[in-house]
Amino acid sequence: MTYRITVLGTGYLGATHAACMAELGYEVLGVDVDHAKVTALSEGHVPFFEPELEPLLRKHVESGRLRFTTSYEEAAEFGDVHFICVGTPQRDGEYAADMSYIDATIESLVPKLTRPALIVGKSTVPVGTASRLAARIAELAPGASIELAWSPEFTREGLAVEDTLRPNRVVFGVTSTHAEKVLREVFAPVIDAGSPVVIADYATAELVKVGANSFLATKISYINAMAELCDVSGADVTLLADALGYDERIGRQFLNAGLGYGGGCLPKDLRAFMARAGELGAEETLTLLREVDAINLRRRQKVVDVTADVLGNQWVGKRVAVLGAAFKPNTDDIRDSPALNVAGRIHLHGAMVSVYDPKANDNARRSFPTLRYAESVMDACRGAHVVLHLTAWQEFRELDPAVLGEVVAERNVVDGQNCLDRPTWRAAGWTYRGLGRS
Ligand SMILES: NC(=O)C1=CN([C@@H]2O[C@H](COP(=O)(O)OP(=O)(O)OC[C@H]3O[C@@H](n4cnc5c(N)ncnc54)[C@H](O)[C@@H]3O)[C@@H](O)[C@H]2O)C=CC1
Ligand SMILES: O=C(O)[C@H]1O[C@H](OP(=O)(O)OP(=O)(O)OC[C@H]2O[C@@H](n3ccc(=O)[nH]c3=O)[C@H](O)[C@@H]2O)[C@H](O)[C@@H](O)[C@@H]1O
Repeated sequence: MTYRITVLGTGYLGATHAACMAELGYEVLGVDVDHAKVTALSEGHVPFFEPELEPLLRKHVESGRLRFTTSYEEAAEFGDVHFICVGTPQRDGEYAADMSYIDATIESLVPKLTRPALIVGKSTVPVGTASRLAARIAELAPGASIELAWSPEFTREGLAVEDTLRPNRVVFGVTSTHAEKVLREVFAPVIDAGSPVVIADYATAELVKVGANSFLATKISYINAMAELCDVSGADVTLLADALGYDERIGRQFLNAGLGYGGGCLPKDLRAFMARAGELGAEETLTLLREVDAINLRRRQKVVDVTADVLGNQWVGKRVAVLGAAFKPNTDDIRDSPALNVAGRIHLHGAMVSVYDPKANDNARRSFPTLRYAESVMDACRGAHVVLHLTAWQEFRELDPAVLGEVVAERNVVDGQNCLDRPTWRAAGWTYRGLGRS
């Protein structure tokens, strides 16, 4: 059977999911409440930077297989399978996730459905959400053939198309064999290509997602705690991570020490998990995650402290070049960006901060308008007393320190990502400071 698919919420996750579902051969309708986003997507334009997404989107928009709308009536009429991809951000002033967008999708869609449907949650949610929504669906449409499943998403920004088309696993949280059958059919192309399938209850499916992100965050905070020890003992955290990573039980990925993690997911998912663990009385979970978060946040101050040390604790009159604004390379996403957080703190100390990012300058300017934004690395570094390398873009890794040395006031570099070639920079006369590898 071929299904018609809607994707509710077309941000980073939903726009990618919609284009990839079209690539798998389905007719897809993307739905968003943001008119400007719907207009841009309908014209084949992705309103954010994600490698490989725009050509894929344009191809399917032009063929007519992929359309976008703001109308839930149209979505209800069109779809057999409805994917929920709206945001679940941290609530203002709290750790818990804001579930209002998720709730709104159910309230908008379900009363308008006139034929059987499977609603599939993909957004990241606190454990217990799916059973709560299933009960709400039964209230809104008693007796109707409307089912709910939860299938969390594990894509990484910057690699989202590849991750969606070739996921390392698919997880289906279901309460019926019918829902499992539909999902197996919808995802048949990826399952047939070798992605393992995990069939689970709602709660387990929800926990796989937050469990995965919390584990990744824990791994990063672990190596950052080791970086602190390396600083005081003279060891090198990069070498340590390489050696640890050869043990397959540990693995080298997510053992890069530095500025700590950021982004629209790891930080807020960890905090939402903490909030939920607290509500459910899971003290051990809460204790562990609280430390992971605290270690992570201290990394930002650590970069500020190292910079202060390099500048002889003099901020006023000093120029600081910040290379990077996105929370990681290959995206223009600045949500909870460690780089911008550090730039903001240094600006508040009174130094003159000049930020450059290959893709995220515009987003950064909108959120941090008081910082100065440069058009190039050279522009950012001109006259700088210290250069901070805070987002590991390839462009920054390939910089020639001898050339850059010609424009700065002083040859000081703080490598917040621990990935510049230290010997090359030192050979070019720079004072190099890493984090956990001084
Ligand atoms: N960004 C990513 O790579 C990944 C995100 N996730 C999860 O996916 C969810 C979405 O994240 P992002 O795409 O990053 O957020 P986002 O903020 O980029 O996109 C959310 C979209 O939902 C729209 N929206 C809000 N209310 C709506 C409604 N009632 N109906 C239709 N659309 C509505 C917004 O206008 C926005 O376009 C979150 O739960 C996140 O944790 C999971 C895996 C990867
Ligand atoms: O739930 C989500 O939205 C997604 O969150 C993360 O993906 P993403 O936020 O795109 O970014 P990551 O590649 O995980 O990086 C997160 C942060 O950790 C930092 N990081 C990563 C690896 C490392 O070794 N050290 C480190 O500090 C990165 O610089 C970045 O700030 C997960 O990796 C995805 O599996 C998940 O689907």
